[in-house]
Amino acid sequence: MRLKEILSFLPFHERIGYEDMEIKSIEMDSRKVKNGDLFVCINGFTVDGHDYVDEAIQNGAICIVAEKEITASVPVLHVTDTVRFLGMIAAKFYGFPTQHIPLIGVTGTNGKTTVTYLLESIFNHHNQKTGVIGTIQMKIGKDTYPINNTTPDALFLQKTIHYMIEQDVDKVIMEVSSHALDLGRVYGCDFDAAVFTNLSQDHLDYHASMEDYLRAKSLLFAQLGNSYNEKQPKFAIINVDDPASNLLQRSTAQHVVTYGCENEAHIMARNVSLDATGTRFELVTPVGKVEVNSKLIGKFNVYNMLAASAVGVAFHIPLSVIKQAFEHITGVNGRFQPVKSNHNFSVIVDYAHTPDSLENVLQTIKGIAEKTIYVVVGCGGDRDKSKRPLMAQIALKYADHAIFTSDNPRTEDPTVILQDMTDGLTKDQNNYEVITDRKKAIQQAINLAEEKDVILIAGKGHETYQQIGHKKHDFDDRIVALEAIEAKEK
Ligand SMILES: CC(=O)N[C@H]1[C@@H](OP(=O)(O)OP(=O)(O)OC[C@H]2O[C@@H](n3ccc(=O)[nH]c3=O)[C@H](O)[C@@H]2O)O[C@H](CO)[C@@H](O)[C@@H]1O[C@H](C)C(=O)N[C@@H](C)C(=O)N[C@H](CCC(=O)O)C(=O)O
Ligand SMILES: Nc1ncnc2c1ncn2[C@@H]1O[C@H](COP(=O)(O)OP(=O)(O)OP(=O)(O)O)[C@@H](O)[C@H]1O
Ligand SMILES: N[C@H](CCC[C@H](N)C(=O)O)C(=O)O
Ligand SMILES: [Mg+2]
Repeated sequence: MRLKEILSFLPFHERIGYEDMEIKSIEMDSRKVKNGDLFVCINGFTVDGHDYVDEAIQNGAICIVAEKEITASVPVLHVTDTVRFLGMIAAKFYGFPTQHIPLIGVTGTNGKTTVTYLLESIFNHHNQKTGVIGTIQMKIGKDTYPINNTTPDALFLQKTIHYMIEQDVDKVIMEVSSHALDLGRVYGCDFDAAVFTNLSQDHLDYHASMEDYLRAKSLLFAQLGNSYNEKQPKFAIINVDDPASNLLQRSTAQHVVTYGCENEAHIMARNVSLDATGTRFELVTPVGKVEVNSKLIGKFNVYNMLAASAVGVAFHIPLSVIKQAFEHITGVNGRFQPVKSNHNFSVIVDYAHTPDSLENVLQTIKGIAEKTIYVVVGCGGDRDKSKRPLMAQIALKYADHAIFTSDNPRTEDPTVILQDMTDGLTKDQNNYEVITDRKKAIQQAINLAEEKDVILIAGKGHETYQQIGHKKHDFDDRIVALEAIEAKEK
């Protein structure tokens, strides 16, 4: 595409005199640049893309976009904000893909991944092909692709959604993290539905306060825009049982669809019954009612199903299909996932890595456990330090015995993270031990467990690595647990 065409909808850009040049592709990483590409310099947290201009040119860049004063041997287009500019030109270069396909964004502290997979199931049961972008992976139909971030950067998103359209995807469902909203990764995304799950403490390493965190989440609802399309209305889907719902409702000009179990809402669950085999409830909606009998465990999953139902109803999916979709799903990878073998105690692997999710999962286990509850849990390094003591308190409140261990220590000293977790505990709170090595911690829990006990291994869920320093080592809680069970049984 010619540079002038890429820039055609940006009236205030600088004129550089080379607008006729043909741009093969846009890149924001000098290492990916090929002959004929445009390189956009992004000033990151680790390095500054402006320092990689020479490498980009060596690799074939024929034009540079910069927000700092730079000189280069190829034409340079100076803009005030390269992140914003990247979102715009990436959308233009890939033909504004999100204007041509329904896009559903899911935000909130917990439940995003689960809701996206419930939505995938709903649309697939309605014979629609889906694209899913989120924490575990990217999926196009049944094909899976690894990705680095829950919500990738704007360039990746525009390119990927363009590709999804080529692959005949009918609906795109993506998790939208607060980082992504704050860092402009979803600039250029035209959402048709924005879903809010809940808000609780996380990411206070990144956001200055809970207000700032909520403000970031609210951007998704503001980004639904002000224009109305009679044929394709836009929806803000909001959990009214969460105190943050008020501000989020006020952040959008579009239809608000509410859901909840406590407060009056458009989509509600009535007669909820929870046990160790799943959840049953009556799904009440403006278009009718249906009994749902799901294998997903815990009240929080009722909320996740309500959020997904609200989207389904907004997109005119029959309740019978929604019911079928929910009853088909046996679980989401790494979320309340049982480790299966012939042992006489239960082992559950779960991705709870926030105080609220840990509390929800332990509360659920408390409601169904017959005997002793063990929890193996840690906190990630280079992440919100203030959640560490809270998670330790929650572990001890619900479990009979906690084993505090490492999650992904990243560049922090694991013993310091564990110290942060246990520092505030009183002398009476002694139902725990600290085993820094996660493998040994899991082995210890399994060796202690007796018939009918439950072990929760929390924090890493689907992850198949443990990051120590900058290196990712193979590590899968489910495999480690299974090996420990086999060793115990010998
Ligand atoms: C803090 C943060 O969000 N960092 C993200 C950021 O990295 P960064 O700012 O360090 O990037 P950088 O390495 O400084 O590079 C700056 C620029 O120089 C370029 N570069 C770099 C090196 C080089 O040789 N040549 C070159 O051109 C890079 O391509 C980039 O354009 O930009 C990268 C590319 O988009 C992201 O992958 C990276 O996410 C990191 C891995 C991360 O861990 N982020 C977490 C905090 C995050 O975003 N998490 C949320 C989920 C949270 C949740 O809800 O649980 C998520 O959406 O993933
Ligand atoms: N609606 C919910 N409310 C509270 N906790 C939940 C909810 N849904 C799931 N959880 C808990 O949170 C964990 C993470 O769930 P999920 O992966 O669906 O959330 P997420 O928002 O995608 O998380 P992340 O921000 O890490 O991507 C689950 O393993 C479970 O323990
Ligand atoms: N998206 C979250 C995942 C945390 C998972 C947990 N295992 C950890 O490493 O802290 C984050 O990057 O903060
Ligand atoms: Mg997720």
